[in-house]
Amino acid sequence: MHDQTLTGLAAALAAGEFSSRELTEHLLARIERHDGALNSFITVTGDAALEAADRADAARALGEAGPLTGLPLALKDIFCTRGVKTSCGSKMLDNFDAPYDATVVEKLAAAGTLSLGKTNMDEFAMGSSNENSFYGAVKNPWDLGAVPGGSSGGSAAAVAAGLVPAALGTDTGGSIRQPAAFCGITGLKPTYGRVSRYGMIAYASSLDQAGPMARTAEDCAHLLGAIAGHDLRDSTSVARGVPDYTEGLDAPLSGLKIGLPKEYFGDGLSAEVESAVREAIAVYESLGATVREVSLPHTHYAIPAYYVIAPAEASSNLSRFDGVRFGHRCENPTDLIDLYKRSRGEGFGEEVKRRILIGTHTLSEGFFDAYYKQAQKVRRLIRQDFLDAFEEVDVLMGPASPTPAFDLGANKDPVSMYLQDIYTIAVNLAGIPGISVPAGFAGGRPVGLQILGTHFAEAQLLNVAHQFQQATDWHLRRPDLAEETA
Ligand SMILES: NC(=O)C[C@H](N)C(=O)O
Repeated sequence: MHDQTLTGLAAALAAGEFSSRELTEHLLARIERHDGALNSFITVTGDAALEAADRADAARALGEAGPLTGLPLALKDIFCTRGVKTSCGSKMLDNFDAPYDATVVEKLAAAGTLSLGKTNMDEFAMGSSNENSFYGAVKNPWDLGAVPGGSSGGSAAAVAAGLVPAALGTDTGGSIRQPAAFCGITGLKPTYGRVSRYGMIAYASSLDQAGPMARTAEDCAHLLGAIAGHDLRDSTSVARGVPDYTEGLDAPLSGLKIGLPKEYFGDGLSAEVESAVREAIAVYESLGATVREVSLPHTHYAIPAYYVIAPAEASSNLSRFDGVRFGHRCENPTDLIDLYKRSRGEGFGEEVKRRILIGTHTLSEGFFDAYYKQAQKVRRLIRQDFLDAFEEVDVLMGPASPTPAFDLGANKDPVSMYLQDIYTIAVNLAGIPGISVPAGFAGGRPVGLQILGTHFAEAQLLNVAHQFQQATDWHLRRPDLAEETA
């Protein structure tokens, strides 16, 4: 059961091959057996999952099942879940049971899915390796000595290991696409505004976006259809109809114009990753697509601009965690200032503190014009680069990350960690959608092909990704989980 795609499981449930309860019990047993080594879950909600599975089975018996009824999923621990710990990977929220469900959580439940629990993540989604979690690092199921990527590393590892068929992640600068690439699964970051951010703990509000992580593009299409749409509770969600993302998956690709940004194939790209990506592009040529080089001339400025804008927004968003309104409170404060200082000092980890300091600095008087305002201007140029490229081609392709998953502990210096985000970050600054699909291996670790489209081109990206998955079998490969965890 655990090797099947979400779509395959939906068909098996509909055909009565097994019940949602049997599937849920099977996956909970796998989590029990393997997650000690992987650490991909912060909270497992087994009892609630089984109750929901029973409700789904009962609905099916009454002929009331929809396409997603009874399917188990996992949720990154950034999504508020009523009555269930919502920690955001932080000691600050270790004692926080959310009082309400995020819109996406509500929507997935309304579609009949059930949650097995909350997945591990870099604290407040700040990181590219999942090593910044208060709950410890997550391990890559392909190699327990490697990171799973971040910040949605728990979701990626859980799907890759077959603990759950799909999960939700969030992507502020690559947090869905890079862990999907590192773990050999498919991950889609939708257009900014496509999915409601209500109830998703804010990191950088102008960049954050939730999206599906699953084995296949087809599975992502089902999930995106369930979570997308306008929400009156999020003013940045866009009032635009949600198409059936599965409808166009089979459209042929002949005549598709692919652009390869030359800046995505330069210095720092691992030779093995490059050759896997070029082979994937050759597959597209064999499917009738044409390929040409394009330029995104401001790519070079994306990391500095992002690491000004994201910390600036984070410093503001995280001010609510002060031990009074939200979060960890220190013992025996002597006065209010002492309470703030020690609660925040004890509750936040090192990387989060670093970003709050950077953010407050770049927003402070005298520095605002030099950093924040400049970064916003650069952001505009980066967006224009993409819009210009999409005048010439339909989609852009390149690597999701310059290297395959690196070893745990290998990127201790924060700047070297930030540089990992070189191919993913500009996409968030521009607000466009992107997907990473499995496209081979480098040194035994998965490689992700990143496909980018213009605003609201999710259906096209899913079609382009799905056709690749019809022609290749990288997405069907599974890691061999070690015997001691098997
Ligand atoms: N949240 C993300 O998308 C990850 C990015 N590496 C960051 O640390 O900001």
